[in-house]
Amino acid sequence: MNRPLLEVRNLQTHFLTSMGAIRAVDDVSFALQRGEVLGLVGESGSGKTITGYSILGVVDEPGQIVGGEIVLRDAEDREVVLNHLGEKQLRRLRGNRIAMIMQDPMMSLNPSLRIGTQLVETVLAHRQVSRSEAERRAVDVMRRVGIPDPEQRIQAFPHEFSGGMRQRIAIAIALINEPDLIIADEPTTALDVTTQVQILVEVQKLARDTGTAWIWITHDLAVVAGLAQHVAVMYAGKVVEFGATEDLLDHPRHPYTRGLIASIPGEGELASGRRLHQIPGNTPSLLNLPEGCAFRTRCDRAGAQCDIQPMLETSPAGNRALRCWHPLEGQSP
Ligand SMILES: Nc1ncnc2c1ncn2[C@@H]1O[C@H](COP(=O)(O)OP(=O)(O)OP(=O)(O)O)[C@@H](O)[C@H]1O
Repeated sequence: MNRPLLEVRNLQTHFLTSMGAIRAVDDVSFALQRGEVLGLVGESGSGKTITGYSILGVVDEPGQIVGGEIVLRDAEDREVVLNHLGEKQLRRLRGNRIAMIMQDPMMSLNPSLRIGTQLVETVLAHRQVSRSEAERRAVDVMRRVGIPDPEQRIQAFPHEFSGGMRQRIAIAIALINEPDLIIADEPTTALDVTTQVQILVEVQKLARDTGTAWIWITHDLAVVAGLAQHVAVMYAGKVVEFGATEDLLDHPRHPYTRGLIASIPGEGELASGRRLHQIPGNTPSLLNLPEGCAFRTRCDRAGAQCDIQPMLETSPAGNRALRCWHPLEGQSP
């Protein structure tokens, strides 16, 4: 097997506030192969976005990467450690080898510029091609993300598109330079279900066709079920379970993963309006978290040992990882 495109090793990103350190990302590790989609899943505040920002090098003050390594490899297997690069080098990578799609597409679109101009400028900033070649690429990528009539629509401004179409344009801007990696932060969450499903189907196809790897951030396990090959489940700044999507959904071993799965609406709940299972309790404050497993206060399997922080244990084949003293039955990690 090829060495991974991206390896995040023991990443720690903390916000050093006057109240103390907020450990937003605390010992996060995972790997991603070229062309693969990884779902990064967890409740609000679990550290998913800050993990994405850390990879891109855009964590705001007082946030800081205080430990670990983020390794990116190129096609010739050369490594760069992203968190050792300066801002100038990182800027060269962003929009080129790594791109991000935000939940709100207007964060990546300039409201006063035509869509075509924004796409063309993204190409010209990183590729030495003619303007007419950049325009050809712009029309082509618009078509690939499912925007009808791209030759005409390229002249329009962002406000002339619906929310779903704007999000497709944000995806087009991320894709246009054929990056190695796209980090997508809940890009479909604000859209209606039909548009959400259409975009997820398009992205599945794009991921297959382009060789770009994706990290798809979401609080909703159902979103990644048909999209991602692997899933990393985060809780309170830590990855608590990692595995191949089907295996993880069919055989969750962490009680938190089981809780997330139970809160996915099935057809029965949707039809009857029956209340969904909710994980009892609230997510803990990340400010000066006490020692031990952060989920223990909400966990029906917690015991005395859980006062000590469990390590993330990886299976010998490397395809499953788990951070729990009292996991559910299944193959050992
Ligand atoms: N600018 C900031 N200053 C201080 N703390 C911050 C800042 N940004 C994020 N955090 C902390 O980092 C934690 C993780 O935030 P993050 O945005 O990564 O969560 P998330 O899992 O992406 O949640 P959501 O789904 O709500 O976006 C937050 O709970 C918060 O405590």
